[in-house]
Amino acid sequence: MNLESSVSVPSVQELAFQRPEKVPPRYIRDEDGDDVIGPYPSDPSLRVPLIDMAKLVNADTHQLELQKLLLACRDWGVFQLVNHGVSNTSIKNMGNHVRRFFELPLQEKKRSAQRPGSLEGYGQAFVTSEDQKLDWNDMIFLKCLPIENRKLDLWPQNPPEFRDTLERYSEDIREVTIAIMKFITMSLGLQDTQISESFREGLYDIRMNCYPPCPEPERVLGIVPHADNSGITLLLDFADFSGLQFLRDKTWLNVEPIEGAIVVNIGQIIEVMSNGIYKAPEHRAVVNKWKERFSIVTFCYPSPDTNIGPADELIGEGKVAVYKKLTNAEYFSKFFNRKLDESFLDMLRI
Ligand SMILES: O=C(O)CCC(=O)C(=O)O
Ligand SMILES: [Fe+2]
Repeated sequence: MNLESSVSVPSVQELAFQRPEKVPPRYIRDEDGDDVIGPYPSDPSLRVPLIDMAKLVNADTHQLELQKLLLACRDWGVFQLVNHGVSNTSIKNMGNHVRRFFELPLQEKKRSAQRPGSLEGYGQAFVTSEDQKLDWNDMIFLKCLPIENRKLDLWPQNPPEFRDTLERYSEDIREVTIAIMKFITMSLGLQDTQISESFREGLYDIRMNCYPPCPEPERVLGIVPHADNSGITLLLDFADFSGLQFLRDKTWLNVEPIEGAIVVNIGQIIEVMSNGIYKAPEHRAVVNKWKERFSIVTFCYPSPDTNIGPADELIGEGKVAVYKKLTNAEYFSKFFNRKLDESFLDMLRI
């Protein structure tokens, strides 16, 4: 069994409905953790940077904003993007329909349940053994673009508007991704638009997360620390409290949800393509004692005919390649066949 499939696990929402006083042992992670600074430090150097797409586009403000983008990608690997062009309606509709999906009875949600051998559908990702610790999270994961990748039999038909909304949203996200990737590669000094253009025929996989309230929130994790294996990841956060945290200097820092903003983080593919100049940051989700939280996460990948290695302009003339160059197929085969406790990027390092 490799990491493309998951063993089936109980629904956390169902567990939470029973209002237990204690969390079952399979979810408890009482390890000594790293420090947390919370909730939102007043020191701006401890807050995820804000990038304004309108300022990147405007000739008068472009240079300054591009410099901010460079620092955000280099020092944080994550930023909050505003004025990105995805309408408030598209964002609100997604939030409402995802909430309504998770509010359906379990049997109805299970019509979209993951099938053996695939991560797609309703369930949990990356559970490979019966004794593995579990995340305090239910999710539905759907491949949205290109259209041929859709497994419509797993797409919820309830609420009735779910499919149309997801379809439109995935197209909106593709536009933002191409636009922001253009500026990300520009900030690396790349003249070539090959990388950003490769996201036009790219893959867009969407994971919708539900984090139910938890009686012992400090003893569980909503999502265990990880770096994303995407090109970049675009996340919508529908809570009015923090859940998403990024690791900086051994300290977890909260992302403050900003209504309508998109949290953009660098994934491992762009870490490799930028030859390690931009880093795919470690992040995790924590949960709340009283409130549930929803997030919608799009993993954006360059087109499947793109080789994955440092951009040619970033190596040579004294600049040493840090990562190997692999074909797309080799890259993903290595990713899905690795051991879960192995650092994937270490395997790609020269
Ligand atoms: O829901 C969140 O805030 C984090 C989700 C995440 O990191 C992921 O799905 O990869
Ligand atoms: Fe993630």
